[in-house]
Parts: sequence; structure tokens; C-alpha cells
Amino acid sequence: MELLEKDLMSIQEVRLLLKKAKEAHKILATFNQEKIDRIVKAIAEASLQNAERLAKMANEETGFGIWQDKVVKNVFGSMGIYEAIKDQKTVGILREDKENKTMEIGIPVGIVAGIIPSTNPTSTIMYKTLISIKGGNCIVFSPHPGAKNCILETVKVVSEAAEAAGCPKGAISCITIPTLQATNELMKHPDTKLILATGGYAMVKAAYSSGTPAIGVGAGNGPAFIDKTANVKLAVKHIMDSKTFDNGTICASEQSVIVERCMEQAVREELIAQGGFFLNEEESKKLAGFILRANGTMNPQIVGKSVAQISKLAGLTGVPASARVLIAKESRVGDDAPYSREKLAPILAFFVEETIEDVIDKVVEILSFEGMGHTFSMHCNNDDLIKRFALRAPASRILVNTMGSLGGIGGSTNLFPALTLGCGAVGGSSSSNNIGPMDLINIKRVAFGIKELEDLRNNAANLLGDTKSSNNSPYCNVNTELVEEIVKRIMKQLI
Ligand SMILES: CC(=O)SCCNC(=O)CCNC(=O)[C@H](O)C(C)(C)COP(=O)(O)OP(=O)(O)OC[C@H]1O[C@@H](n2cnc3c(N)ncnc32)[C@H](O)[C@@H]1OP(=O)(O)O
Repeated sequence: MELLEKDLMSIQEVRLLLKKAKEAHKILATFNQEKIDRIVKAIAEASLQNAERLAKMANEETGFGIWQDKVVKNVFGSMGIYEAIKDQKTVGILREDKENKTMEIGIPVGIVAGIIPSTNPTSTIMYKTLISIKGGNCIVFSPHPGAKNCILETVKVVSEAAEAAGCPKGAISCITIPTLQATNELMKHPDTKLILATGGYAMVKAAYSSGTPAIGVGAGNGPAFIDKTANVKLAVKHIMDSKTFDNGTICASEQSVIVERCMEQAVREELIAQGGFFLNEEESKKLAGFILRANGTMNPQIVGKSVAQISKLAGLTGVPASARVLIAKESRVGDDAPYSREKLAPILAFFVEETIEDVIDKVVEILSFEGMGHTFSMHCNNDDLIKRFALRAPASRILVNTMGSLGGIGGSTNLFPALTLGCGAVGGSSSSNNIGPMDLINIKRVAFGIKELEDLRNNAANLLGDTKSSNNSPYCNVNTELVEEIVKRIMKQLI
């Protein structure tokens, strides 16, 4: 009974937030680029000023990650994003092509539903607010229940800053009673025009099934390949820095290292030299039992935890204090091989294959099992091989000679900076982009007439004439009589 009341209250709250957002959007939709940009700047600056406080709050509340790294994420989620979007034209007339006689006009989609994960809660609020408002949209957030307080506090910071800069009240808001019913109501409500879903499998699936257009981030599970041509020391440094950043909570971080047999020894030695701890068979089995929970999804007990915390949890007594990442040798991929899954923790699988072709096949197998369309990293100085992998790997981001986590989000690469990484059609997502304001607007196109029917007829006749006269024509093997007959009939229809 109590639960039902809570659910009803949360649904009512969502309806109220949407009503206010709708009112706010009527005003926001009239704002020109200059007014929008002023608000966006204020949001970024307020987020930056509160980066450390909010990072500490997120770490304390969720128990995930490292607060100092969350500061870096908050700075990235505020000023990093701002620098990339500040000069974008997003509302009003975007482009006028006098020569081709077309014009493009940016139109906000309206109200965005922002689903926020517990792994990157505060930085994702900053980022989603910035890209939504930049597109002239309102946003209503659904917080992960495990990060509700730090999320609400961040929403307070960004909404107050936005309002002080002229943003209408109600344009940025957040559910305070996070229930599944409330989140579903938000996603399915006709006033919600787009869902930006970042989170666990169930939540992203619910977003796709809601009937509202959704951009979702599925699971990551990126393997990292180290080739013979790589600088092994640097490659391992990149992987270790990436995997330990915020204790591995970024979904683009590496989940396995994969090498050819001839590289096994060198890579293994370098991993150990840089703080990798290879688990023996018994230790590997012990830890495997903690990677997933009973329902087959990632176990929050290991998410964003340090090696010391994970070792204690799994009763691994032989792990030295200097260990930075736990590594388990693996050869199988599947539900019965937990190390082949996504582990948002400093835990890596280590795959060894006989040939390059075997490596490519294994990369495809791993990503096809989990992480489809997300991210793949490789450390390699052979351009042909990079192209070969890039053409085959079912990932929207192929990262070369960089950290997976920070490379995927556009921190250590020139990818568009983002904390929501589209996984493309193969990953069930409507976009393969690093999501930005241009993904949150529609474009109206104005097109002036440039041809009359006679021009089209003449053009068709000319093309057919060319077809007859030129042996080099791509149509020379075509049955021209038949084509003429078809064109005649089409013209008759047109007349
Ligand atoms: C660029 C990037 O790095 S994006 C990273 C995004 N990736 C992720 O967040 C990783 C995927 N997340 C997960 O696997 C999990 O969320 C974990 C392991 C991190 C945390 O696990 P948990 O704390 O148990 O959270 P989980 O997501 O399973 O949800 C717990 C409950 O809250 C509910 N919940 C989650 N989000 C919401 C929401 N927005 N509103 C309402 N309820 C929610 C879930 O439905 C679930 O309910 P249930 O217990 O009744 O089934």
C-alpha cells in the first residue's frame, strides 16, 4: 500500500514537472542563439565552480570511484563540453546557401528526458543540461536511486545558474521520488519528445521500448588489442591509467587485453611491471563469483571499487597492496565466462590468440556478445592493420594508441566530448555519435525552386541520348528500348 502511494506520488510529480517544462519551453523556444549561449555559459561556469564539492558528494553517496577523478569528470562535463559547443549554431537560421538556394533552421525537439546513471551522476547532469539547453530544449531528469542526492544537488546548481542567466523556471528539473513507475511515466509521456538514456541494461531497454524516440547507451565491453608494432610500455600505461581512472566506472574503459601468442610474454611482463596482478586459477575462480549478481547483471559491489576493496570482498589474500588492476587469463566468451563481460571495476580479462585473424575474430566475438557498437581500443603503429581492425570491429569508436575511457568520451582524443556514447543500430541505438546538441535538434530545410518540368524532361532525354551514343556510358548494357518505354510512361503519368 505504502509503495503504491509512493508510486502514485512519483507519477504525479513527473506530470507536474512536465507541465512546468512545457510552459518553460514556450518561452525558451523564442530565445535566439545569443540568449541561449548566455545561459549555457552560466551553467558551465557554475558547474565548474562546484566541481569538487559535487564530486565528493557523488563518491560518498554511491561509494563508486575516486573523488579526485570525479572532479576531472565534472570539469570535463562542464567546461570540456562547453568549449566544444559554445560556437555551435543550434537555433534559428543555421545556414543559408545562396548558391544552391537552400536554408536550414534549427528547431529544438522540445522536452528531453535525461536518465542518469549512478556511475557518472554529477558529470552526466552537467553534460546533458548543457547539450539540451544549447539545443533550446528543456530537460527533466530521472535520477538513479543510488545517486539521488548528488544528482538533485547538481540539478539545483545548474538550474539556479541557468535561471539567473534568463532561463525560464522549470526548464531544468529532476524527479525527487525516483521510482520505476515515475521513470516510465517520464519516458512514455506524450510531452517527452526524446529520451537520453544512460544507465543499466534494463533502463536503456525500457527507454527503447517506450515508444518515444530514444538515444541510449548500451553496455560497453571494449577489448584492447596490443600489436607487435605497438610501444608496449606506453600501451600498457594507457590501459592501466584508463582502467584505474575513477576505478573503471566509464563505460568506454577497457574490459580485456588481447594479444597474439608472440606478444604474450612481453605484454604480461609489462602489465605486471605497471601494477597488474595476474590471478592464479583459484583466485580467478573466487573473484569470478563476484562479477555478476544473481540476475546476471553487473554486481554493484565491485563497481568503481579499488583493487584492495575487491580483494577483500572476494577473499583474495595474496594480492599485494601495490596492485592496481586484477587480471584473469580467459579464453572463452559467454555467460559462463564472467571475465568476458563488462566490469566497471579495475578487473581485466587477458586473451591470447594464435594469429592476427584469430585476434580479429575474438574481438568480434567479444563485442557481439556484449558491447555491440560501443568501443574498441588498439595499440598499433601499422596503418594497414588499424584499417583492417576498424573495418571489422563492430564498434562506433575505434581508439588508437590512447586510453579507452578518456579516449571514448573525447577527453584524450578529438572525438566530440560526451558522456553519452551512441552505439549505433547494431547496439540498438538511434545514433552512433558521441551525443551533442546537434543530436537534440531537428532541422527545417527551406528549398527554393531551381528547375521546371521542361528542364527535368530535357535532362532525361539528354541522358537517354547519351546512353545511346556512348559506349562508355554506364548504361551501355541496358536495354535502351525498355528504358525509353519506361520513361515515356513516367512522363505520361507526370503530364
Ligand atoms: C559514458 C559512460 O560511462 S555511461 C555509463 C553508464 N553505464 C552504466 O551505468 C553501467 C550500467 N549500470 C549498471 O549495471 C548498474 O546500474 C550498476 C551495476 C552500476 C549499479 O547497480 P544498482 O545500484 O543495483 O542499480 P541498477 O541500475 O541495477 O538499478 C537498481 C534499481 O534502481 C532502478 N533504477 C535505476 N535507474 C532508475 C531510474 N532512473 N529511475 C527509477 N529507477 C531506477 C532499477 O530499475 C533497479 O530497480 P529494481 O531493483 O527494482 O530492479
